Amino acid sequence: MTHTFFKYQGTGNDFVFIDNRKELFNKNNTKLIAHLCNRRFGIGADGLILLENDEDADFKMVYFNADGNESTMCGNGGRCIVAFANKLNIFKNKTTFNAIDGLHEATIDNGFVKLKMKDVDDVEVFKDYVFLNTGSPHHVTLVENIKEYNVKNEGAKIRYGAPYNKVGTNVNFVKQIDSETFSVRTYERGVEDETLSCGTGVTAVALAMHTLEKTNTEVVTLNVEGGTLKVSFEKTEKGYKNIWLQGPATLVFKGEIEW
Ligand SMILES: N[C@@H](CCC[C@H](N)C(=O)O)C(=O)O
Repeated sequence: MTHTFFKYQGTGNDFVFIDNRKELFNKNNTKLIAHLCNRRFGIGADGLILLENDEDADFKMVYFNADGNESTMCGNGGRCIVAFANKLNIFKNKTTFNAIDGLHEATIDNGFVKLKMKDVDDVEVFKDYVFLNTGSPHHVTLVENIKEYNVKNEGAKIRYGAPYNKVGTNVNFVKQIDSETFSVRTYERGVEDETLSCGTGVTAVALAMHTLEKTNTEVVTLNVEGGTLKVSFEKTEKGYKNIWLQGPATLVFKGEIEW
C-alpha cells in the first residue's frame, strides 16, 4: 500500500513525519520505523514522528529514534512538528501540543519556530561533566579540540558506560566561543552516531554553561554542525524555567512510499 510522508529538518536534524490523525500507523512496528529512517534502504532520517489528535491540545507528537524505538522528547523534532502542523492548517501562529514530557507552547513566524521546553529543576555538576534532563537525558562536557573530536567513538563510550549503561544518554561536546556563544557536537542515543544538531542537547548545554558560570547571559547562541540555535531561559531557585528553544524548521520534501 502507498503511504504519504513528509520530511523536515531543523538545523540538519532530520525527521520523517506521518499524519496519524486517523490512527492507521502501527506504532509497534519497530522494524518498519527503522527501515523508513534508514538512509540507504528507506527515506533516511534521525527519527520518525507521528502527528496525532490530542484531547487537551492542538495535536500530539509521538517520537521514535532512527533505531525504531519510541523515545523521550526531541527538541528539533518538536520545532519541526510545529512547522508540519502549521502546514496542515491545524493552527496559524501560536499553538500548544502534547508530547511525552507534557504540554509545549510554540510559535511560528516565516519558518522560524520558538518552542517552550519543560522546566529543569535538577542540574547535576560533576568534576568533568554536567548531567541534566531537558526532556531527554544529556551529558555535557567541555572539550578544546571540538573540530577534530571523534564524537562517534568518544560519545559511544560515555553513552554505553557507567553510570548510564543500558538506558544510555545523549552526549554533548562543547567549546566556548565567547561570553554568550558555544559550539556543540552531539552523539545521539537511538541514532547511535553524531547528528548535525540536537534541540534538547543545545538546551542542556545552555543551562549547563550558565550553571558553570561560563556565561551569565540568559540568551545563549549555540553553533551546531547544521546551523545556529538560540536558547533563552530564566534562573529559578532550584533550576531553570521559561526555557525557549529557537531556530528554523524546514520542509525538505513530501513523498509516497510503499509498505
Ligand atoms: N534529536 C533530539 C533528541 C532525540 C531524543 C534522543 N535521541 C534520545 O533518545 O534521548 C532533539 O533534537 O532533542
